[in-house]
Amino acid sequence: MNTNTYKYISQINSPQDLKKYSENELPAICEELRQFIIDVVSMYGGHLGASLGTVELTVALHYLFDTPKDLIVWDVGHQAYGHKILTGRRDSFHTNRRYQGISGFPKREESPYDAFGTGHSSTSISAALGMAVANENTDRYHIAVIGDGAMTAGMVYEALNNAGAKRFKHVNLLIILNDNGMSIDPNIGALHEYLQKEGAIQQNNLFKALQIPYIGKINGHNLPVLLETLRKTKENKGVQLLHIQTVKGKGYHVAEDDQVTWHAPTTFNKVTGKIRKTQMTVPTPPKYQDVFGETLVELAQQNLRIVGVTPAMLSGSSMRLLMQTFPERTFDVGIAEQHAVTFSAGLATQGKLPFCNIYSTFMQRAYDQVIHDVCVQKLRVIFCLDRAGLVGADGATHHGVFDLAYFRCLPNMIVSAPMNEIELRNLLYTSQLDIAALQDKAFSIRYPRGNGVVLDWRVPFEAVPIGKGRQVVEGEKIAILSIGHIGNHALKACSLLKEKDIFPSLYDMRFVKPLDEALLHQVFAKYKFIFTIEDGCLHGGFGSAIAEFMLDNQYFKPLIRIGIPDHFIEQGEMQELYEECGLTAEKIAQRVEQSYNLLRVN
Ligand SMILES: Cc1ncc(C[n+]2csc(CCOP(=O)(O)OP(=O)(O)O)c2C)c(N)n1
Ligand SMILES: CC(=O)[C@@H](O)[C@H](O)COP(=O)(O)O
Ligand SMILES: [Mg+2]
Repeated sequence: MNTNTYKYISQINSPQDLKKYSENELPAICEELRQFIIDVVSMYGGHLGASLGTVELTVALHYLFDTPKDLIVWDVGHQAYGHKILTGRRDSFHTNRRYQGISGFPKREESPYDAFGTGHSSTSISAALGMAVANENTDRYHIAVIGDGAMTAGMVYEALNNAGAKRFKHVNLLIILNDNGMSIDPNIGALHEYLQKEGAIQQNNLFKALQIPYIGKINGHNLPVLLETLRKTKENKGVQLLHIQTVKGKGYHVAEDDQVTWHAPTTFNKVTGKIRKTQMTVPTPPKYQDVFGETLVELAQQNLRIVGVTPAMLSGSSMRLLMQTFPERTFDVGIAEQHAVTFSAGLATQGKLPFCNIYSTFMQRAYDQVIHDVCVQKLRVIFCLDRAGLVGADGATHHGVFDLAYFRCLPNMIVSAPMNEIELRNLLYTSQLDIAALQDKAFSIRYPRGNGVVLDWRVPFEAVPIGKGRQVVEGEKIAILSIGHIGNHALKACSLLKEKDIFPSLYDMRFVKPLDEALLHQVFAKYKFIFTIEDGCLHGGFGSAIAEFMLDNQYFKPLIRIGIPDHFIEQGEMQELYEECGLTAEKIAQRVEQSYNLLRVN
């Protein structure tokens, strides 16, 4: 990317370079930084709105503080593009979120300026407080930049409770509350309502009540005011909170006007502000999210016990459709996964049927709530685990690859994954049926980000027998057992192998818990070689479940498990990541062919 047209940005390779400019030149630098972010994101996509909203803050912080000696923790980290560009990553910024490029979030191993790795929200105050306590007897500053959306999570209040205690009075921690009134969707809840009311904040200040000095609210785009206020906070030291008001998408009118769409656009024409849509020459199957959203509305129309719960992912999960149809039965609880689960549990105790939709990666946060508040108490909560499997550009923090492992070990939990949209629809339908197999059980349904494989998916509902798999391809010698959407790669692998006169059977197991043991007995009795395919972690997931079955039943067959290896997979196009993990149809076919050749030799 040629940066020569950028008079200032092209000369700034570190915050030390930024400090060479006079304060009068900072607005021009902000303007360039904003244009540079728009330029690059328009070509490659990314988290635009939040990063445009923090341009002035980013410049002010790096201008006044001595980074990386002073530590900045960016909550979520999706607003840190300006920070990346000013801290030596201008020339690699075009690789943002791309395979083998820089991460879309701060990452410790990427730069000494990235004091803490983020991606999941609401960790910044805890992390920065830890740093500040560790550096108590030094002159270092510690800054947590946190959005109003991230402020809705419980962890924030655990951190504030700790930070406000007298014991930490002399610890150097500046919390900057970046309030733009938005989460991904408009922010909701009592805290949001409170933050909107200037008078209430001044008279009855929540942070002061927790013994944390409060400064604000100030205009976070007014550089002189921002600089002056930050200078004062430097003098005050101690734990303090600065409340700034900003606009998500600031400086790019389309992004300001439609903040939800521009939270994380794909590529767009920066002049017209038109987001590029891939022109399809053939009809495309729907996204799993659309199938989920539409089906939930359909089911809710028939079953009045159904309610929907989402922790701040109303648009991403398509629960927006339920909200539009049944607002009184839909609950966006803010970024609050733990609460979402226990709130659902509470609803279930009173006879409601909560469909609690949480991205697989964010469900990690609510694990104890799933065990203690749902499974131990034998409550019927339907967990819809969206973004299960690899997610692409968001990378290591966001891949949903652990859920099969972390859910299948729980008593009173049914673990399922549809291979296509019709299966998703039928599993959603089945999960709310009043049948004995579902009594006292939570039901999880995992499905990936993006498109499925079936065009005509609006078919009449059919109940799925609990714990029953199905044969998809009939073959010989080799059996491939798959779970979920990734089974389509195995299906394609079977077609590729056919051309080589290799005919494996393919089974879509549909459930990891309960396992279809009757089917597995048949499989282990019949085939010489067994493969398992999953887009979840290899340790403890679906393949492990099959290995346990094999051992418990004393079958001694070669078993090859294909899935996500035991390291964190970074960002990239899905195809690139599948390649890396050996999960493309071609790679699966190669592995099966190798085994087949072994069989021939022996
Ligand atoms: C634990 C967790 N839940 C959900 C998300 C998804 N998410 C990413 S950004 C975001 C909105 C954050 O709002 P805010 O902190 O106010 O930042 P803004 O985008 O407004 O700048 C959400 C819900 C996440 N990253 N982490
Ligand atoms: C930063 C963050 O956590 C979200 O913005 C996330 O990137 C959304 O992912 P989807 O685009 O898959 O909804
Ligand atoms: Mg916000």
